[in-house]
Amino acid sequence: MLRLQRVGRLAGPSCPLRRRSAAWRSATNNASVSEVLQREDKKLRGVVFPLQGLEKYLAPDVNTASFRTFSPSLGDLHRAEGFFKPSGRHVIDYFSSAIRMDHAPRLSQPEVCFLGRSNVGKSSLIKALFSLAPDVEVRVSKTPGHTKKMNFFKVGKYFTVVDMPGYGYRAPEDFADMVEAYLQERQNLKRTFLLVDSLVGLQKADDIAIEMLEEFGIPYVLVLTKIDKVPKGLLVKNVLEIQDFAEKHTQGCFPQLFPVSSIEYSGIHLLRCFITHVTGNLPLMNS
Ligand SMILES: Nc1nc2c(ncn2[C@@H]2O[C@H](COP(=O)(O)OP(=O)(O)OP(=O)(O)O)[C@@H](O)[C@H]2O)c(=O)[nH]1
Ligand SMILES: [Mg+2]
Repeated sequence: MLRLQRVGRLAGPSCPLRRRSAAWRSATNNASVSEVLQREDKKLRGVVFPLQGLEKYLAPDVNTASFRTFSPSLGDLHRAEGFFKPSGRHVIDYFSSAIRMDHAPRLSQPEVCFLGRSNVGKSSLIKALFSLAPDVEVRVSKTPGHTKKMNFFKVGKYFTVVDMPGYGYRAPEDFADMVEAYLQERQNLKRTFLLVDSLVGLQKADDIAIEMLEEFGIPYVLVLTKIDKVPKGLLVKNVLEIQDFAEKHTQGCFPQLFPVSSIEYSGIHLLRCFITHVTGNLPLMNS
């Protein structure tokens, strides 16, 4: 009965899938975390904790409590890094691709996926996360709509990372069927990372993605990409606007934003730690 209801809902002209489907189409380099933090330079600390690095640009009355919702210790960051370094039997590698949910590999380990507009920097971010495993091939392109399939990468026996095709400009025809089915049905999906370009902030297509994640009750995290390209004043403005939106209009969104640069590696160490934590592999220590 439930299945029939769902089929009916998906097939009807006013079903959310159809409506959305139309809208979808329309200096630090790769240093280890301790190397970065050992340097007392505040700018370098901002590379590991980019959100905290923005605090000095804010008026004193701005509440920055949510900037530290996830605030791991140096030891936590260190331990997380170990999961992203191949060693002995710990292999990090591309596993398989799928253009339909029923082609997705059956994997029981926890999974995280990266979603966002085409060209927002999903594949680049995964490549940066895997920079300690340079043999892993993650394809990046200047041309929007490059990633056409869901690409699964296994991080040993610990978790899987999924690179999704982008929505919006040059999205694959079957984007909605592929990705919405994945989000609804994937049992081992622990967290969805929704990437937003930090230069332009939330766009209409992102609102649709957020609406969908909220409707499906999927826990997600907003990641602001390409922060190396954005003047600090504009970045602060966009961070505060998006944070305000998330606080007032969302239920399933993690309260802290994750600004990143896949070129300068800002925010990458923190994101590795967050992924390791939300996949149940890293209980946090207090010091
Ligand atoms: N300056 C800068 N450029 C970036 C960053 N991340 C990605 N880019 C560039 O943005 C372009 C798109 O990057 P991709 O990682 O392929 O984007 P994508 O979201 O995977 O795109 P699709 O697969 O087409 O959906 C490439 O030219 C990247 O070099 C970043 O942090 N900083
Ligand atoms: Mg891509």
